[in-house]
Amino acid sequence: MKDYACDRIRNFSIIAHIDHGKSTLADRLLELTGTIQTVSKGASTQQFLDKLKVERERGITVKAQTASMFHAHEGQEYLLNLIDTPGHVDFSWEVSRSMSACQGALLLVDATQGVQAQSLSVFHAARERGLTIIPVLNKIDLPAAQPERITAQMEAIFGIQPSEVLPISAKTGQGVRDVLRAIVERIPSPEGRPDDKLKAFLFDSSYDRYRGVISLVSIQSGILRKGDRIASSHTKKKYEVTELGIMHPEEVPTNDLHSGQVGYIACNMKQSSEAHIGDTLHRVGEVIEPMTGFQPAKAMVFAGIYPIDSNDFPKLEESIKRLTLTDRSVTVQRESSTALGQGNRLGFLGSLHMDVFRQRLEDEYDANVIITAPTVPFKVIYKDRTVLVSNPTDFPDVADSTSKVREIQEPIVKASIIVPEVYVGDMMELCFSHRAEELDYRYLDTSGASSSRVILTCVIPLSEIVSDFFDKLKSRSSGFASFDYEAAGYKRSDLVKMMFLLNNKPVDALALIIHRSAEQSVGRLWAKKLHKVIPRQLFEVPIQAVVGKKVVARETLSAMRADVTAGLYGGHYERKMKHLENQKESKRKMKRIGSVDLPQEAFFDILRTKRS
Ligand SMILES: Nc1nc2c(ncn2[C@@H]2O[C@H](COP(=O)(O)OP(=O)(O)OP(=O)(O)O)[C@@H](O)[C@H]2O)c(=O)[nH]1
Repeated sequence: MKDYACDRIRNFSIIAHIDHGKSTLADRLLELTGTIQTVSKGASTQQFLDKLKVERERGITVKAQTASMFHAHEGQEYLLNLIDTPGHVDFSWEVSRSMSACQGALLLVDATQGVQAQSLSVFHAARERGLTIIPVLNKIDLPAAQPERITAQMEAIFGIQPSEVLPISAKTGQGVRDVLRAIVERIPSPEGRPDDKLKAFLFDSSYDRYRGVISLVSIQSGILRKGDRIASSHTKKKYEVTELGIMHPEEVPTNDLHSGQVGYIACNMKQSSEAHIGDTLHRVGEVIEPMTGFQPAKAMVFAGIYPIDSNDFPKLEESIKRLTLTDRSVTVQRESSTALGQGNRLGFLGSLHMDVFRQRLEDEYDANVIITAPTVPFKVIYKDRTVLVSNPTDFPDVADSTSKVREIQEPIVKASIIVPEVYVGDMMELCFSHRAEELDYRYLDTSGASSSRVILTCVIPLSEIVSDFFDKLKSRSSGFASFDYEAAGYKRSDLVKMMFLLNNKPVDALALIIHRSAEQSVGRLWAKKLHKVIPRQLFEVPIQAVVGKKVVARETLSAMRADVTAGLYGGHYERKMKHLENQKESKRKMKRIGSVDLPQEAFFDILRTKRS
């Protein structure tokens, strides 16, 4: 590794809106540099860097992957370190941490779709970090590609010179060699100080059953060798480096890592919480100034996760624990509910993050889970203190006149939507129906054609966009709208807790925090849903939606006939016994809310239908 001094190293990432072709381009780069063999072409071609099953199914990258490659350019051998970044709004934290190990970024824009919401946000993130940006126009092989028009758009939006834009097809490989050339020629080499004390910046980590925590580091100065005794600036804990190397693209052990290089280390770290993202590792006994770290990712969407069969709780909890080892941004806390029994309350970066996690849980651990309605962290301000509440059960009853609550605030975000002009009306309506304010828009193209695209910005409560906003946005724009948001603080809001009563008993797992203006519509909708999924009981069951003491909606579930075995004719004793046996078994899985028996599956149905 010592042959690769800083001037022969380029650290870069590929940034793009979702589906614009990052993984495909990464694969081509790995192939062209001989890092991986050409994978079979055709429909079954599988991207190398997208590793998780859920990523492949959904076609999104969830966890950033890093790969080093060697590339000869004008008689010199270069070490190119690619840091793959995820492309969804929920993962912007991962985007930012991957960028911190780079000096440059390939900004990939789809030549058929043009600049989209996340193209803008990742561009700004890269610019803020002072990265050199290489604009790349992808998918020029497609008949629908409009290279001139999109290049003009990139010039208008990003101020990029058209002559700098590299037109390519990551699929066919056309133009990709020029990308390699540009990486070497345009991106500055890292500023390493090989003779200084060791400073290794920890930017990612994963967990290996045998070796413990594997950390990805970027060496800012000095040299890291196998056997070195190192310490964490953050935790002050000491370790010995048992293995280190580069990702090529799998782990390839080396003897050392030099200033400017990027690689992995194993050092007997047992707990993944010890690997603090943004930490600076140094040699034991040396005093260094740590690098500026990151703000830890803040969970913004919370939901309770429960097993369908309460007996499965230990298994589910174990699965959740194992999954959170690979996804450190998920926060976990135990909670219990009278309706659903033992469970965990998890915090996610956003709603897609939550969906991805649930799917991974189901895929990898075969776990059937009930997820409660997502909530965001609300601020409840009392006279003498402020409490963050992310569980509806803990939300105070503000409708109560004796309430000591002074004010409730909710998190708001600044949202941007990029959409063809014809959908602007629909998008505005959608935003207004979700309590958007400060709505504004401007044209992105100067052409004035009817297909001109518009960027719409607004300030909108986070709680309004965590459940089905994205789906609505997509369906009401025929899939053309793209969406991104950034946190914009907190705002006072008129929120209330809605409870659902079955036979006058509240069901805690179904509590919701909603805006007062929506209490009628939400109350009615949910009461109807409950009526549909709750099995009839031996007596009449009133279903009520209440806010404070006020009933805002009501449905009545009529009683069923008393004798459940009446339909079975006499004499068939075995059959009758079997039926009773079955009943007993399903009773076991029933939850008793007051006097009402509810199968756990009913919650699954209620909460699932709620999200659609
Ligand atoms: N025709 C054509 N299709 C391409 C090209 N590049 C990528 N694609 C296709 O576009 C789709 C998305 O490509 P990906 O590489 O998965 O996109 P991505 O940006 O990595 O997506 P995320 O990781 O989900 O953000 C895939 O179906 C690719 O086969 C290209 O140059 N031409």
